[in-house]
Amino acid sequence: MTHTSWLASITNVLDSYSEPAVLLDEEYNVVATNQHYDHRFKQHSSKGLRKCYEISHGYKQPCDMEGESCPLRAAADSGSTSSVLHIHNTAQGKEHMRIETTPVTDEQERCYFIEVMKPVSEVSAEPIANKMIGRSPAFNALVDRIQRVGKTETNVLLTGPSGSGKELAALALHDVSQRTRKPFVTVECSGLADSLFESEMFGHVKGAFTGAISNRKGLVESARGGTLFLDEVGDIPMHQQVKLLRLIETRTFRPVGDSQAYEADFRLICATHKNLPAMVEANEFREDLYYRISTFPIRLPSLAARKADLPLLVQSILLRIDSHTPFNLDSEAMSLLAEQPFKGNIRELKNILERATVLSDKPDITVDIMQQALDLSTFPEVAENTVARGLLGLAQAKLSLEALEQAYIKQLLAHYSDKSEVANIAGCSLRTLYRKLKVGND
Ligand SMILES: Nc1ncnc2c1ncn2[C@@H]1O[C@H](COP(=O)(O)OP(=O)(O)OP(=O)(O)O)[C@@H](O)[C@H]1O
Repeated sequence: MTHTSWLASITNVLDSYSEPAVLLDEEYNVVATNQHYDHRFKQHSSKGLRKCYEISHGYKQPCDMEGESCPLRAAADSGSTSSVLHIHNTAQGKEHMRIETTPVTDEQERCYFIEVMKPVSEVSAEPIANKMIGRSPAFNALVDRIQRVGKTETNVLLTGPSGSGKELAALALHDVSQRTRKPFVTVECSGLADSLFESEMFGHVKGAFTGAISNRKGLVESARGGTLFLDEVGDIPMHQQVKLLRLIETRTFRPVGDSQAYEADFRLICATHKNLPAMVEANEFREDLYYRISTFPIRLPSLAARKADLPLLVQSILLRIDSHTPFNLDSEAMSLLAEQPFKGNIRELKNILERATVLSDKPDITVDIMQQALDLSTFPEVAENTVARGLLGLAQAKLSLEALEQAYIKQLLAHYSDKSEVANIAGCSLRTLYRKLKVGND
């Protein structure tokens, strides 16, 4: 076989893929492409770039020298297929791609690589979509896990702080799975009344109890063929946990009042912001249930651990608030926002931005507006942060506590005309307020 006919046969292989695919040599040069690749990377290849890392990332050197894993290097080292998740610059913007790189040899035993790029549509690296957004390494590691385990039937336990995106991650797991066209059923475990647990979960037959006027399907049946998502699973009371355990172990359930058991068919995803191992230690959560539901645990990163995603998330949230005339943070407002600890994570970020858009008369949100939006925060940490910043100036002015109290009362009076309201905010009676004012004026 000549090299030309070998290349022709490899090009046929590339054309058989329904995703972008290329042939690379050991020097990272793109040697052959299929039409999906040409379409997705047309802007870049039209600039005459040849190296895969230049085209996909705009790098001047291979990915592993830029702090990322290089699938070509890994495939060369192991001699077998290597798979990684990367963000590529494509004609559509930045896109998450699952890269699968397989070594092949030509007629003279020289090494080449077939690289197939599968776009990951469940998440987005651009602010447009109403899905999980991010580009940071912590986010990409999360997407990689979701991609890998999503395709299986393995039970997944999503942990991580409140507002970090556990429910969105559960939806992404469902979207990746074979069950994507079937129902995704969420069970809010914290909202399930104790007495209704069984009938909500497993359904009931007519006459099973007072008020059961007809047969009713439970959530397990509603999830048939799809995904059952138990949100806040740590809130299920101990005596109900055994019923859940039985369902997971036997894969059968019996509606209340029914003598027959039915086969269940769902993929289980659970989520909690609680520390389940600690609850197991404290005898508040069954150990056997914990091991059943946590076959594959995924910890969602806090927003603080993925601060690099902040500008992208801000853009995306502001676009969702108003897509016609999107709001925009000026650089000072963005810097102030970036200083926040975000204990409430992305949910808190959304609230702050929503408040800022309500307070702003113009599409450009200034640092003053951002400060006001932060001052209205219901998260104590943010309020403390704001107070701490204000106190710093006062400390530098070396104010006594008494002078500080007087200054604070005067500020309150300047902002609120109603003295009863001022007393309320200051946490004292109206009489005490008048007394303090008198002392200040003496
Ligand atoms: N990666 C993300 N990109 C864009 N929006 C996100 C992302 N992750 C979370 N959000 C948004 O943040 C909010 C909180 O997310 P979600 O409800 O999934 O968090 P949670 O971890 O389940 O919270 P809780 O523990 O309080 O139930 C939602 O409005 C969600 O749309």
